[in-house]
Amino acid sequence: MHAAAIVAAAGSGSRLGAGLPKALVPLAGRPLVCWAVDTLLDGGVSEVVVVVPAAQRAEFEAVLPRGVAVVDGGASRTASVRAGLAAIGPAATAVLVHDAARPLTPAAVVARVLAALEAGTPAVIPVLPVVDTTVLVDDDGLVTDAVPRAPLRRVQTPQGFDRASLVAAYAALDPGADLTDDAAVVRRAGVPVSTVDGDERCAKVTVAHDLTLAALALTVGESTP
Ligand SMILES: Nc1ccn([C@@H]2O[C@H](COP(=O)(O)OP(=O)(O)OP(=O)(O)O)[C@@H](O)[C@H]2O)c(=O)n1
Ligand SMILES: C[C@](O)(CO)[C@H](O)COP(=O)(O)O
Repeated sequence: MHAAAIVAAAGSGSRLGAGLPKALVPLAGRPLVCWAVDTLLDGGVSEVVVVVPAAQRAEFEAVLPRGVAVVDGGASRTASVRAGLAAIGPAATAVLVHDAARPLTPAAVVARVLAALEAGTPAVIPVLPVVDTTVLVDDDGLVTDAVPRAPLRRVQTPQGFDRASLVAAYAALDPGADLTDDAAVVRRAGVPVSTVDGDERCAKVTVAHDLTLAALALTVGESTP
């Protein structure tokens, strides 16, 4: 199996509010996007396409390793992944889609996703259980119901796909559609999505505290095997 990866790095990071694209924000001196690319290569991916904000393409090219393809992203994550998909070379039979915003993802998670694809799964995502009590609230903030949490899962990346299934699902998707992840894109096309164990270290950097936690994890020597 030849696996390519798309790194979605074209977001602005408005909730982080760092004043530069989130994927360029440094963690221990290295941009988040570089951590994400390294994890994918360490986990067994052979080819990486990084999707970046068009206006900052030069800044990304300056920090990314040679051999990594760089393409301009779109206004939504879905549009950015679509652009990345179009830039993957002909050899790839499987595609992983990963957030640049998950810098400390262990290579073992990448390997679990690749192993599921190797075993013939058309689509696979890493997930974790929900650990908090989960409720529904109305427009006034009043709790209307508690949601049984046993079947709930938090969805992480990298998400893995049989290339033909992912390409067909994106081709069938409305050009303006904006779904929260790629598993939703293939499910809409009728592709079953399997799960493997995620990892707390795959946590997404969304707000400033997440960056603090990631830096702290490195300081105390948490590795990412
Ligand atoms: N138009 C977009 C929007 C998001 N992403 C990427 O999708 C991943 C997950 O998105 P999120 O964490 O929501 O990033 P942002 O959209 O940058 O964050 P915010 O919503 O706070 O602006 C990120 O790696 C981000 O760079 C992308 O490639 N293209
Ligand atoms: C793709 C993702 O990281 C899976 O959890 C997530 O859906 C991205 O969501 P966001 O709304 O772009 O933060």
